[in-house]
Amino acid sequence: MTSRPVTPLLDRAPTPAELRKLPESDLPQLAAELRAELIDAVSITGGHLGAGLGVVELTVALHHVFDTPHDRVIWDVGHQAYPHKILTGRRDRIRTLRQEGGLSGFTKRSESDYDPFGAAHSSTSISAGLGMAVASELTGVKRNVISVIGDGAMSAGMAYEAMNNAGALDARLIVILNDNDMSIAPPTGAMSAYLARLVSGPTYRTLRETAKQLTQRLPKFLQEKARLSEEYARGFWTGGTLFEELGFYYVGPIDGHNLEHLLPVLKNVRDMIDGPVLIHVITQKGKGYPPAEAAADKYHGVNKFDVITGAQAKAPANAPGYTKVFATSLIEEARHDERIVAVTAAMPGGTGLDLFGEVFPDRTFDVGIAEQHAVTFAAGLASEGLKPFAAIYSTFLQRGYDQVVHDVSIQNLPVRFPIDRAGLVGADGATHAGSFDTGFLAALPGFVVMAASDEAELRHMVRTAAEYDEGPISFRYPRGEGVGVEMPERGEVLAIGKGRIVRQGTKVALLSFGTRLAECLAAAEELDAAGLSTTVADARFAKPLDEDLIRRLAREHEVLVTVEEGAIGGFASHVLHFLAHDGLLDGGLRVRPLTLPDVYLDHAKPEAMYKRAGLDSAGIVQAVFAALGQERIAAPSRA
Ligand SMILES: Cc1ncc(C[n+]2csc(CCOP(=O)(O)OP(=O)(O)O)c2C)c(N)n1
Ligand SMILES: CC(=O)[C@@H](O)[C@H](O)COP(=O)(O)O
Ligand SMILES: [Mg+2]
Repeated sequence: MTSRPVTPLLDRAPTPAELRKLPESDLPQLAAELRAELIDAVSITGGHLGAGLGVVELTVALHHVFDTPHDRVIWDVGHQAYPHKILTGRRDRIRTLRQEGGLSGFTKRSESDYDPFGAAHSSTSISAGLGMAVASELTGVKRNVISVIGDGAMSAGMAYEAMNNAGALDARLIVILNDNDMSIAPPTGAMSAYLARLVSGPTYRTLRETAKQLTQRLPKFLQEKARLSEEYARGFWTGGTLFEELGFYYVGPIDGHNLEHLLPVLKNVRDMIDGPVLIHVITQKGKGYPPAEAAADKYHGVNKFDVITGAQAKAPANAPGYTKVFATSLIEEARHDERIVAVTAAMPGGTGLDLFGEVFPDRTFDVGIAEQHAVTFAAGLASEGLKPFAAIYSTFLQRGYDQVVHDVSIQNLPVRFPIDRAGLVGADGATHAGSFDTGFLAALPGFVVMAASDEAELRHMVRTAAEYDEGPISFRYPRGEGVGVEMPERGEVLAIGKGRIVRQGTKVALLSFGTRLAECLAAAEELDAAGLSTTVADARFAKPLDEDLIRRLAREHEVLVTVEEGAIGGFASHVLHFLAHDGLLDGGLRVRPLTLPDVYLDHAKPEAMYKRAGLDSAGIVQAVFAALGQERIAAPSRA
């Protein structure tokens, strides 16, 4: 256990108002102390580290130059906002990060006035900032609005929609492009190459550097003239950057770790601009912590770690059990079928497609943070007879839903959707929960929607999806480890629309969709012990439903409970619709649909969240007794 860092300056700056009282000459030391505090805190909590390390100086400069929280600072994604939280009155709680009842791992309006906009899904900051900038003009409440967006987040279409609009509105908006040449993985795409060119043009930089130095040293009334000469210099050497073509005044690239560069530029921009400006800062993800700087992923997401050695408590949980099973199963199927290709939206490690890409580099596509494009790109691949697996987390697939409907489903193109992080994900909280995919996919005509109940079932579903070519098909599985069932060498092809009975009883039927099956089996033991003979079935499909199985369960039992790791409007809704439609509710069958509650659940450990949601074995047992109108009989103590 290392002792807490000694931070005399940071101790004097619990809020930005105090920070702004410090002389600029103190700020490099303050930044060093802030970095030490960040490393120490995250070594205890785990979470996102690399991105925050890269913006320590930028965070100090922003809160020193701008009058926060009156001036708005919006952090894109928000995973880099831990230094921001430490400086904005939350240092005392920073070691509660991502824990039940503790600070969120992203910015959150309800958490602090210094968080003007919630984040976690990327590329929203310019849109939100533009809204605030326009509101400032319309309401006459003058304020600076600063959107800080990373180079990775700049690969998403939404960022361009926002810049396109900002340039047209000529709104007074400051965009800071935090360019560390990293997404979660090394960045992909032409934008990344373009930024690299912008950064590396020596002539351009020297000339611009000179012009900029000139601007900074002149009294204000002369700055405009210098700015024009700088404009000329820039235009002459580059014909304008992409950002200028969109109506932004471009400043940079500047060293995002050098407060002597950051402070004057931010002050100039604060005092000079009257329209949209983009400041291009160059930073290093993982800056100032050698284990992070040396790591391939720059310690993007870490578990608890030893500050001295950087050794993490266990392998970073970004390729949990189900993910590995998916990846190895897909590799197996791709060996048998060369039409199989894989698409990720900037999440190769999280989806396991980095493993697939090692074996099939020419059949793996990382399209950047661009889920909308990923879906329609996959549809294009399928339209020409390939078998695309578009592996996108449940929560991030929400961003490409219209493309799923319009480009895949209506055209009935056989795109395969491996949906990782289905259900509750724990520390990332409500923004990352995979709550809605069953609902929004099973609503689509012709879509095949599956959920794996364990890792063997996942392997079967990968094979089934590989063989199924009649139209779009999805299969969902949770973040984390499997249940340890025996794994088949290769998956079997499942009969589409067929579930399975896992345990036979006579009075109560538990119909599970997904990995709650294990809790259902535990509940069944308890119910049996209380004299309620219980059947457990694994639905496997939310669409098409196994109507014969459901009819049988309804006719042969008094109570039917459905259980799923998803919101209302998913599996249970389809079962209830079928039961009602088939008249199976007319005979007094007692039905209880167990879903996630109709609220956003804050971050905690997944098992605690499922307990709170009533989706653990105790909750299932409770629901059965309630359905029978019986007080729950205290389960006999297990011998
Ligand atoms: C819509 C969406 N897709 C994917 C992600 C997962 N994700 C979180 S951070 C990140 C990389 C962001 O890169 P960048 O903006 O450059 O920030 P950096 O981590 O480099 O500071 C990704 C892909 C996300 N948060 N939102
Ligand atoms: C910030 C972000 O959106 C990603 O880093 C996300 O937290 C990854 O989630 P997993 O850790 O489940 O891969
Ligand atoms: Mg980056």
